[in-house]
Amino acid sequence: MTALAVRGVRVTVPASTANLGSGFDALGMALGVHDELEFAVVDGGLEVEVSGEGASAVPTDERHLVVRAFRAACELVGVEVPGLRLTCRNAIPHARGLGSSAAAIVAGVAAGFAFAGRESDTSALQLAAEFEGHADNAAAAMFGGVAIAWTQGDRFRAVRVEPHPGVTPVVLVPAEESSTRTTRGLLPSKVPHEDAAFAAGRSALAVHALSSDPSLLLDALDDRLHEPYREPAWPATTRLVRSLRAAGVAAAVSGAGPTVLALPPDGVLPPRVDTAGFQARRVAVDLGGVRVAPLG
Ligand SMILES: Nc1ncnc2c1ncn2[C@@H]1O[C@H](COP(=O)(O)OP(=O)(O)OP(=O)(O)O)[C@@H](O)[C@H]1O
Ligand SMILES: N[C@@H](CCO)C(=O)O
Repeated sequence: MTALAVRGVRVTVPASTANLGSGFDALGMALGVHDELEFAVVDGGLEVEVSGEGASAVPTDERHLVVRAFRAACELVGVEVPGLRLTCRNAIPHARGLGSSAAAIVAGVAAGFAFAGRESDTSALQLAAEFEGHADNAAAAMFGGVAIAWTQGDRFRAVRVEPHPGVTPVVLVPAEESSTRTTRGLLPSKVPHEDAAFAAGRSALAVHALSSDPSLLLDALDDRLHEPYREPAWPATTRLVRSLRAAGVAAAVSGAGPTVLALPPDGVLPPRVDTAGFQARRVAVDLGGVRVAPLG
């Protein structure tokens, strides 16, 4: 067993938007909306306090996602925590396509690593991605900026790409939720080769557009790989993506939806696009990813 490096940590973890069009399970970008969590070692037991998003819905016992990820991380790095007091102040909306589950997992993993005196690294990403099932959101939440994620056998890998300052996101968040697990169930096991080729070109272009030339974002965010199949789950989201794109605004479904991600120049949407039913919010790109500080 490793000795505890600290007795408590404060963790700040960003939301993220995944896929960015055709980069299904491969591209993510961290966003400037953050959950704040405190992990304090206590003599025994588990105490979980949650405020903000999801407070009335998430369990406050061993089933809590942050607790599960934290415990798995502690086991991996070899630290034993006798008891835990966890405080979560959540700002990331749940089940809206803004990476709330990845943020919760990354926060738990980062805290577990910090208790062993370690920073989040490739083994932390591996654990977080195993929990989430894919690494696009998790890599973005862990390392900030734009993430390119891929798998090598059963290993999850990712690199961080610096976003261009002209990438200015607006998220359009509807009131209703949509579960990622449910809409992954709508995806086919095979797609036409033509659509795969379309996705390869678009997702490669997305990396260039996000890092070097935002004027190419409209083409880059076009998708045939997941959005058409998931449309029955969120028809209003699909309509809004189409209206924005018809008005020349780069837009895609954020993650598994139902939030819409728009990347208009200067973060300003044309007033003629009807966004009724969605709360539009301009957000920064988070550049640093998860942050961990000792509890004072
Ligand atoms: N901060 C959190 N604390 C505890 N559980 C959470 C937290 N955030 C998310 N969850 C759990 O994860 C579920 C949402 O996960 P889901 O993968 O469906 O959506 P998402 O992560 O918000 O969106 P997406 O994966 O499309 O970006 C919530 O309903 C809740 O059960
Ligand atoms: N790539 C994932 C992101 C949401 O978790 C999906 O679209 O299902």
